[in-house]
Amino acid sequence: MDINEHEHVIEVTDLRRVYGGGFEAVRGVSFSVRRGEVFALLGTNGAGKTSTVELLEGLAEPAGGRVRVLGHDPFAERAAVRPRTGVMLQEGGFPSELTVAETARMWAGCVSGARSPLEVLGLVGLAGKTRVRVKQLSGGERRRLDLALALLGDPEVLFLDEPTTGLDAEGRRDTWELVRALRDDGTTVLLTTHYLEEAEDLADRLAILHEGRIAAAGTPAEVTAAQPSRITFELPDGYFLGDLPPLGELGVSGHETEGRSVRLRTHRLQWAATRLLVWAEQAGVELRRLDVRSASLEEAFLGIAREAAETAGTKEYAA
Ligand SMILES: Nc1ncnc2c1ncn2[C@@H]1O[C@H](COP(=O)(O)OP(=O)(O)OP(=O)(O)O)[C@@H](O)[C@H]1O
Repeated sequence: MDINEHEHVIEVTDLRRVYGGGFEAVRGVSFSVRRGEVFALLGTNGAGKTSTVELLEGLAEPAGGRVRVLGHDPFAERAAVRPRTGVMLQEGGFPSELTVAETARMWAGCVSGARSPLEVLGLVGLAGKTRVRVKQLSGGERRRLDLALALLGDPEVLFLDEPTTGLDAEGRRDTWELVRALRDDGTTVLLTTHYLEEAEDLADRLAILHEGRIAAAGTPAEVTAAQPSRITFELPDGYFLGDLPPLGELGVSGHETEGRSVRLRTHRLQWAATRLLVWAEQAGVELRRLDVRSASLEEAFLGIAREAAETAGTKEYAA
């Protein structure tokens, strides 16, 4: 596939979704996805991930804002967009009495220029299950069948809503490999996930949603870089926090202690760790259970969710 990496295949501007009863699930979301990128939408339960993805899939009309997929409005111009996209919903609904092969053949009949059903079943590791009835598949196997069906039309853009939920560790890794191979072939992938490791491993860029708004966005490295790294250790008996060099000099922006355990937060990890170790060496102190680590996406996610909840609490209090 000829890839123009600068082309924005998905463009979302100030998107809003309001459900009956007036609940605003998506409150002004903007982002874009370039051709050949894997973009992950993360967020706590009810953050608005599925509500957003459904608007991109053209399943509903936005209450406000604008969506463009491959240059078209996916709701108003469904006929232009749908054949070029693959969709894996959070819950696929198949007739449970059909076999895996029958399901894939039936689906292929609805897709123009469909790939061979057996080929896509092979891609997702279901080649050995073609004669099994859908109702007999495990939850993870059903997710794989969902993915196979989304791939039948050889889509330019793939929407995957929690593609690895219910998969065991090996199945999850296999799916990641498949998504990477699709990306390398030029497919643009937008996925939602609750697995932060999945987003860290797979996504070129991501956005963290909280209560219908984007709380953070960027590459996984950019999103984690905004969070402080941490150093934890235990001080030996007879030593206290006040015995350490002044925390400001160590570049420490925050700290907690519990008994002998100390946790320091810093945006200057190498600087702080070096000064701390030099002090310990010179003072002849052994820092037990020493652990020095950069922020992970999980910490960033939890930090952002905590911050957003505190801000909401402050607002409620102020109101
Ligand atoms: N049809 C509906 N009518 C009213 N409210 C809805 C409807 N569908 C979703 N919601 C609400 O909109 C909010 C966002 O839901 P959504 O399913 O988009 O979240 P999500 O981020 O995908 O969550 P999860 O991770 O749990 O799948 C939730 O508060 C949900 O209860």
